[in-house]
Amino acid sequence: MSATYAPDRILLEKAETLSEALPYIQRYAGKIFVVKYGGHAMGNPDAAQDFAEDIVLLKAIGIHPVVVHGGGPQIGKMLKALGVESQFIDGLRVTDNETAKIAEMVLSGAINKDIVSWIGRAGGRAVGISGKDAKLVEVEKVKKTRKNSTDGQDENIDLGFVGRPVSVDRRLIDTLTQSGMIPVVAPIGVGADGETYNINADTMAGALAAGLEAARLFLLTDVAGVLDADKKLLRTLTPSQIDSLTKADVISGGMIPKLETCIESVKSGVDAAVILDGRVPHSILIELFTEQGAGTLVKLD
Ligand SMILES: Nc1ncnc2c1ncn2[C@@H]1O[C@H](COP(=O)(O)OP(=O)(O)O)[C@@H](O)[C@H]1O
Ligand SMILES: CC(=O)N[C@@H](CCC(=O)OP(=O)(O)O)C(=O)O
Repeated sequence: MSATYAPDRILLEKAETLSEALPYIQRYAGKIFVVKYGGHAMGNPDAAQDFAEDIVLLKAIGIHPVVVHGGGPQIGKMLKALGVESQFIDGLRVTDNETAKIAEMVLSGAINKDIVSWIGRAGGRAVGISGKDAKLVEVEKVKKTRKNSTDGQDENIDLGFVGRPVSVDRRLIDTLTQSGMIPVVAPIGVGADGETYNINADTMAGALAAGLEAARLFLLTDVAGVLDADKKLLRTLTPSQIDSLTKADVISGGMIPKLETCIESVKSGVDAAVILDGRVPHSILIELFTEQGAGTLVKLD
């Protein structure tokens, strides 16, 4: 009598997890995913290596990940060390000439190359670029106004070299992704005047997701997702729900530009935009390949 092979429970669960992922793998093959890795999320080296492994896994199963990174806290630290004052208006760093140079140095020089190394260590081939390379992202200067407290008139606020993406030339990204490379993009752009502009990294990721007709936009941050007034994770949100939660002050600070980016990208054709916890190991894989998902999914009303 021949013995029947009985795999142990853990092996069986692993096989079932892989099998559960099959329809998702088939659905996403050949699609572009833009993944934004925030400066707060990159603090933990183990989580950073897990993040890099997830990106390499996506590439290995035929998805084309494009990484956009932040680095706000790291820029802040460098400015402080150099004795340069810095302030934010509506979540955007006021960026004079000197600040723009330091931001570019920290983003393109240090952080970008760290991420390229992590992906390399995980077995992938990453290429570090910024929006300046091959004129990937052209910007115009952000214009902001606010009401003058004495006469109530609108007055202009000058944020300096802060850019708003106005066009994406996808040829460099397509060349890299089609040759098996993983682009890692720093949120720096070029103006029509040839000047260097600092771009909020969420905004940069949203502009790339729209310009590259991405299937998914993932914004990795340092919270579980969007939380309600009782600090419970909200699994899905629509633009009208976001509007009422913002008016009620439940959504505030850095979460506002993040959600605006999600709304704009789903309106412009990205299938889904998700806010994920970058501190949780493999949050990208949990979101993509399991039915319960992770984080907060933004979809149209
Ligand atoms: N309703 C909310 N749910 C979760 N986080 C929120 C909410 N409202 C405001 N936030 C804040 O938004 C922050 C994330 O934005 P930000 O600090 O800009 O992240 P990152 O550096 O990753 O881009 C959270 O750490 C949290 O303090
Ligand atoms: C114009 C502007 O504010 N640019 C941001 C760019 C980095 C960023 O957005 O990084 P996080 O995603 O880690 O916050 C800054 O200078 O901090």
